[in-house]
Amino acid sequence: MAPERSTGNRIGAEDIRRRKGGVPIVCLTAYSYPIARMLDPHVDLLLVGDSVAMVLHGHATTLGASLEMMIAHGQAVMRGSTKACVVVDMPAGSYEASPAEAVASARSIVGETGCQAVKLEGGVDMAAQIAAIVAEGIPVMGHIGLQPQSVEKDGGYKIKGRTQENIAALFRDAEAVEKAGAFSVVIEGTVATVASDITRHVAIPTIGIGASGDCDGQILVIDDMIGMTVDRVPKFVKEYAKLRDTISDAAARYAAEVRGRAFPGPDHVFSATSDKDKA
Ligand SMILES: Nc1nc(=O)c2c([nH]1)NC[C@@H]1CN(c3ccc(C(=O)N[C@@H](CCC(=O)O)C(=O)O)cc3)CN21
Ligand SMILES: CC(C)C(=O)C(=O)O
Ligand SMILES: [Mg+2]
Repeated sequence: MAPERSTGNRIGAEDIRRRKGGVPIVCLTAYSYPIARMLDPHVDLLLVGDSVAMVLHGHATTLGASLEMMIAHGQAVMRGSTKACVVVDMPAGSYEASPAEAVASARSIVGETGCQAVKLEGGVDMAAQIAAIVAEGIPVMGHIGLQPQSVEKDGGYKIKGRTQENIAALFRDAEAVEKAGAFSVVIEGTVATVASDITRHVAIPTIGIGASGDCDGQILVIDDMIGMTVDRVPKFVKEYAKLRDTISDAAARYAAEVRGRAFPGPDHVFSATSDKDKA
């Protein structure tokens, strides 16, 4: 069983499941202790996404994520979170081969981080993996539609739900994930009307990203949401801050003050007499 940390009021996977059709479920990714501290009071769910490989480590795709990387970031986020439901992404190569491999990886993630749930990409093709992990007592979040771990197979990040055949496949995936016992499902990069229809079709909450405002919740990559992403951001992103500019400005002013010997000034050095009075 998952050694779920009993911090009293933490939101669990079953609490998220019960919010189907209610007040939208607020989700963001988080990869670090300070960001978890800042986001935890405001969100229902924090996802330690395998997007960390791209966003923080500079890999070209999420295929650069490893189990060790996910566990290290999961531990950092858990140290900074007391309230949110923390979900950790299962990285590519840690679960697809068999239900036994999926269970071993999920147990490792939950055992080493204390997170509330894991997430994996796939529908009909990964239903056996989801069912096996759930049978171990570990809650699973599904992820259908655009699946970044399939970027090479798909030949890019292609929006889903644009053909009748694909729409039917998306419904089969959503049904399979629900039937396998997932407590919720991310729908990524999917035509809005299709994501809306799937939301009404399944009994578990849908969490949209580049999907529909009708989903039961929304998620964005934190670095995108605060304007920290240095590469092009996807169309579905809204930047609620421009931290790129704030950080560039700070670095430029620091550089100018060091070069001009304006920093450090008297307030930021120690004198023989007054050091113990200073912070
Ligand atoms: N910083 C960041 N934010 C993300 O949300 C994110 C990542 N990275 N990396 C992994 C995936 C990739 N994501 C993406 C990236 C690009 C599009 C995109 O621009 N797609 C084209 C698709 C064209 C089509 O098939 O219609 C588009 O024009 O929207 C979508 C999702 C979302 N994920
Ligand atoms: C954005 C989401 C759903 C994700 O899987 C990630 O950040 O890795
Ligand atoms: Mg992911």
